[in-house]
Amino acid sequence: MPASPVRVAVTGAAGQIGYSLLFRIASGQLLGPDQPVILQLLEVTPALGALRGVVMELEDCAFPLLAGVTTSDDANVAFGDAEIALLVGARPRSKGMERKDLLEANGAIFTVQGKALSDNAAAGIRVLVVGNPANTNALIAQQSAPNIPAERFTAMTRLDQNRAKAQVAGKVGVPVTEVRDLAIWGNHSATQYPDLFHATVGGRPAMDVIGDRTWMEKEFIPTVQQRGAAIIEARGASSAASAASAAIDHVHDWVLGTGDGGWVSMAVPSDGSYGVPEGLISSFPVTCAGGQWSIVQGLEIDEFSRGRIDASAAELGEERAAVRELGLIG
Ligand SMILES: NC(=O)C1=CN([C@@H]2O[C@H](COP(=O)(O)OP(=O)(O)OC[C@H]3O[C@@H](n4cnc5c(N)ncnc54)[C@H](O)[C@@H]3O)[C@@H](O)[C@H]2O)C=CC1
Ligand SMILES: O=C([O-])CC(=O)C(=O)O
Repeated sequence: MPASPVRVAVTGAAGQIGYSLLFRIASGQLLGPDQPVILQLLEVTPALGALRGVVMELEDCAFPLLAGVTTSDDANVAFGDAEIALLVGARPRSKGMERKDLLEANGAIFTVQGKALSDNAAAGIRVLVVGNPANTNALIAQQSAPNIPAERFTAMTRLDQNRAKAQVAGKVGVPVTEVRDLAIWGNHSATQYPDLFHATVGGRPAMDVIGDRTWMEKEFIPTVQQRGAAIIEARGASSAASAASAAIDHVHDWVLGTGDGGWVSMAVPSDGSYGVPEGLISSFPVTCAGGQWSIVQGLEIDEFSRGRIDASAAELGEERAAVRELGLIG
């Protein structure tokens, strides 16, 4: 018997990321080739016309797994009985803006959506926040959702991980599949720390294979940290297809498990692991099984990594204080 469809809510569905994401969800890349889905799409009222066009295109793909599509400008409707929510809708950063500038502009969206999820989503709801500043938006939504377990709110740093893997693979001339256990720590921002000290390339310590600490410090880390800005500079718009791809990877692995694929990076509520203050939604290396994530424990953190992880956690702490001051969280 075919599985019953899973309701997947997507906000900002008529936006750039939405335009890549929806087709991949509907084709089975999010939840696997045997799992039908119903897409529940949320947009602001003025974008509903454009969203109608996207829905027409979804219909025209005749995806066998797409069991239905609904659209709404009301979060209470869009999140009804949803088991997965991808919170993409937010104002993107434009040239010269830092993510902090977006806190106020986008924060208010996530109080409303957190409450709507809490009131309307299915008991098993899992939430990925993509809209920036993603970590702190996830915190705001979580704090506005008293009926949802805190650990169901996550934010996306998988794009950073994928970018970092691609940089390493390119540097040493191996396929990306050879690069494993590459963790992103902290905030999805310019303070994030892509950590090569625990990564492996072809089963060997990545730093031994790369053999160039200066490259790691002076090229690799800044390139990954600034990749979003570099794409905005080059494209005149922020990353969209790669962000959608990373969102698929994040939810796929969370729901279906990381198996023997090694660690992945997810921003999850800190339990104080590695000295990251409890409650901050910070990126860690995690593994997933049975629909649950767990932070990889017992890693040795040297002084270099310590400083980087602390700096990004400090930025997250400042963002939390700022949204508290704005009254967006208690
Ligand atoms: N975490 C990550 O790695 C990444 C995050 N992003 C972020 O993702 C977000 C979306 O990016 P794009 O799709 O390129 O932007 P976009 O501007 O093309 O689309 C955003 C859509 O969200 C909609 N929207 C705005 N407020 C909404 C609300 N309250 N409810 C529902 N929909 C709403 C807009 O109407 C628009 O259609 C931005 O915040 C961007 O910075 C982008 C790339 C990577
Ligand atoms: O940098 C931005 O504003 C968009 C983004 O989050 C990314 O590409 O990583």
